[in-house]
Amino acid sequence: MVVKMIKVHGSGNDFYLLDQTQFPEPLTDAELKQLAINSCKRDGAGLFEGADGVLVVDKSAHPGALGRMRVINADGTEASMCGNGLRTVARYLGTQNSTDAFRVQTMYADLKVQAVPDFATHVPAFSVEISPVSFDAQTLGMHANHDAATIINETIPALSDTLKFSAVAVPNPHLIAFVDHETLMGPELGRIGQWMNDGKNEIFPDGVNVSFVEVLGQNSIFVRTFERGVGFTNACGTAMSASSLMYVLLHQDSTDFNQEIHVTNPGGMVKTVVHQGADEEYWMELIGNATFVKIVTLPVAEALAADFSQASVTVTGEQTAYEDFVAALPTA
Ligand SMILES: N[C@@H](CCC[C@H](N)C(=O)O)C(=O)O
Repeated sequence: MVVKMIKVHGSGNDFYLLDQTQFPEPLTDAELKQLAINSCKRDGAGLFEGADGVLVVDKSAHPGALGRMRVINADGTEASMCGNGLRTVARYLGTQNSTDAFRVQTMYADLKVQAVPDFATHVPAFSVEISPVSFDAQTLGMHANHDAATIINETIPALSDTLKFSAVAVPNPHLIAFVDHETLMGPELGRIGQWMNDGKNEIFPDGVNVSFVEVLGQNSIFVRTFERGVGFTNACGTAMSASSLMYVLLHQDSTDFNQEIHVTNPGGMVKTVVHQGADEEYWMELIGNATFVKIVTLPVAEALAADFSQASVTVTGEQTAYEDFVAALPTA
């Protein structure tokens, strides 16, 4: 049996997109985990250049949802949500079903997605809903500051004497600190990210995505993320959405809800809009590229055995257009 996967990315956060409906019987969870671990390895050990994870697309039984997305991190763990990945899944399902606006089932919510004007020639873009939002320590799997119920712009002395963190689930867990440029680029993010995702620490035993955010100007931020189950990434869509939420909540003197925020990251840029609904709940729009880099086919049994020698590839040409788009972005 042959598997076809599409190499995709949003802001350079890259994935193999696997449509389970191509098989007579879907791959089992154990097979999906093995496929992700094998394919995502970097430095020539995985499938081509590897990836940050595998996006598993399947049918949805939910009325109104065109399909279902599951997210398997590079280390084989499953995440509840992936903002950059959802844009590419939205493009995939939208093209298949010839529609521009619909919902996609994810672990905790059926999220609204919509095609938007291309960011540049051959750089298609989508807007996706990021929700539900929670600050609750239990939802976050967080045990910090003597089991505080929430952490919003506070130090966590066990982590750092100086950095102020906010912990927010969107719904995957994020720890966010606003920092200066030196700290953004310095070693603290790696230290804290690795520690909080070592599977042994008592603060986030199930891990957490850690982001440092620099405010570049009004409604303009830069986000660098150490991802749970991945490590340093070019970009994390849910992290950029959670960071935008905290930017709005903590900078009410200079910004507000419903304003477009320009979010730069090591892999490119996205736009976000933070909303507050009628019941006071927060949700975000995440708007960015949904790039299909290449189509890869290989025998399933060999992929599961980490043998990629028979993989064949068809390049789409979109990556060159994306790189031109990024090269033309104004520098901060
Ligand atoms: N890159 C994703 C988030 C993927 C999940 C994350 N690693 C987790 O375990 O929560 C995004 O774009 O949101």
